[in-house]
Amino acid sequence: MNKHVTDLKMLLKDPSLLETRAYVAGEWIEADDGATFEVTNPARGDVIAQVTDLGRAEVKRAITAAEAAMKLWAARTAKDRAQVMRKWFDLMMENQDDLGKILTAEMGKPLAEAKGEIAYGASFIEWFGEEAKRIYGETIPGHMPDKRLTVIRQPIGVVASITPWNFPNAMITRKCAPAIAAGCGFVGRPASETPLSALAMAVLAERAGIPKGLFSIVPSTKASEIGKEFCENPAIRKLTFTGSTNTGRILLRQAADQVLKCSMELGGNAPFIVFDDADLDAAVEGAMASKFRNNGQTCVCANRIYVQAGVYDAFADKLAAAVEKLNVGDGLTEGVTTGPLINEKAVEKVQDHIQDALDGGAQILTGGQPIEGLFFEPTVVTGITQTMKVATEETFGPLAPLFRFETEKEAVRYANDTIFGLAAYFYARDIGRVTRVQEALEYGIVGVNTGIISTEVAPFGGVKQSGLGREGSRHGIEDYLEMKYICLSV
Ligand SMILES: NC(=O)C1=CN([C@@H]2O[C@H](COP(=O)(O)OP(=O)(O)OC[C@H]3O[C@@H](n4cnc5c(N)ncnc54)[C@H](OP(=O)(O)O)[C@@H]3O)[C@@H](O)[C@H]2O)C=CC1
Ligand SMILES: O=C(O)[C@H](O)CS(=O)(=O)O
Repeated sequence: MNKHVTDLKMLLKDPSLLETRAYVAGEWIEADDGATFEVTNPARGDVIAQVTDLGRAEVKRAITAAEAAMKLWAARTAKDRAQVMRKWFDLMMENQDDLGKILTAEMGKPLAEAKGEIAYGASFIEWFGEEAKRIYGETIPGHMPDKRLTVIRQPIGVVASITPWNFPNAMITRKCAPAIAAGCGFVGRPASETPLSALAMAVLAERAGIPKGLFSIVPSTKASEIGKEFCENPAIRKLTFTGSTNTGRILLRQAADQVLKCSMELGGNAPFIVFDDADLDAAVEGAMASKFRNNGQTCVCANRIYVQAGVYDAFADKLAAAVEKLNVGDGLTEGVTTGPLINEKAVEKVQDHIQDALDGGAQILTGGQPIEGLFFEPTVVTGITQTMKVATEETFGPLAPLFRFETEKEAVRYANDTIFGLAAYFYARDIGRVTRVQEALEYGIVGVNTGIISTEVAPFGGVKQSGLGREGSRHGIEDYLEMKYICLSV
């Protein structure tokens, strides 16, 4: 065990949660070839773990085991499945502190945010454990006297999951919870930057009584290879992915060969509109929450901030003052509000967007500089226009670009001028304007006078090139079920 793993284990009440082996077919295994990969702490740059690096052969075994295990799991009553999931939820919450520390160590977000993600992630297990008991069928009045028609809903099959580094717990539970509640087997590949949270989740799944083989976590640096296994293995009937739109396109093309059912939670480019009748202090609070949560590394972060001319200067000054209160540092340090970015590529993307804006005549109001390592000053830039990169590309970092607009129609036109359509936000108090704008915005999620919209009880997902399907809510389980129409002749 290397020094840093020992260091991290020393922070945990239950060091056994820091697992570095893969969880395959109910066993903790090393790779067939013994391969491992390093996991680093983005705040300190040090290696915190060496994790098993699986190949396609081991993933095939996980898929085969899931196919076998799901037969017995789906045959159990919904109430029985729900009770096991409730136990898993309870264990996640009992271990919230340790799971939060592991998450902060591998991903960088401040501990308070990480613990919040654990609660958010666990809420999907709680929610879908309850929804398992509401997978209802239908009876339909027969079309002929001797026909009795029914519809039943059955688990779709083994589910393959690929998830990103920015929410290393919740993005997995948002997929595995409905899958397991529906009676499916599940094989999840976490992002190579952040496998430890997924493996800790598997430790607790085993303790909760999730049957051996039903749920596997397959860490690997061979993302493309594992993705191909998921798309080519006939036992896989569902692929669920959260990540960039570019990778989503690759997976959709690969999934076509087997006509694989896909859920895609992809990139965003969220507009955040402040009208002149907004409560400006509330709008600043909402912008801070939406823009700087997870250091701007979420797909629903405000990516473009449009401010009506009459309140532009006042809003800009208030926002800059709030941004300057952010405390950038190591997420394991008390009081830190803003951690590092995930990697060097992310830092370069923020710098590129800022430089591009400055080259176009924009001005930095606060921040704008890298600090050290992967840390970056929270930044506000004014004078942004629709021709700049930040208007069309997801920054995924602590940059708040302020655009000025004159009319409501102009704001809606700018906001909708993107290939993405995940989340949008606006602040206004005139009821006519609120009604018109919330209906005109082409997004799957609209926050009105709020900057935070994420909850397990509501359908999360985008339109246009932000994805396919919805996660969470009573709708979220549909993608893990197949509908069967039975026509009985009597
Ligand atoms: N919608 C969202 O919540 C997210 C959006 N993004 C957007 O994507 C941009 C890039 O971030 P990044 O993390 O690189 O996102 P990616 O889409 O590249 O990575 C997301 C996941 O997909 C895996 N992956 C990458 N390429 C393939 C492939 N060809 N086949 C199968 N799996 C693959 C990655 O593996 P590995 O990590 O090992 O490379 C990771 O687990 C961000 O700047 C942001 O704009 C990113 C994350 C989340
Ligand atoms: O992918 C993401 O960024 C998350 O879905 C954002 S949220 O669900 O935590 O809002």
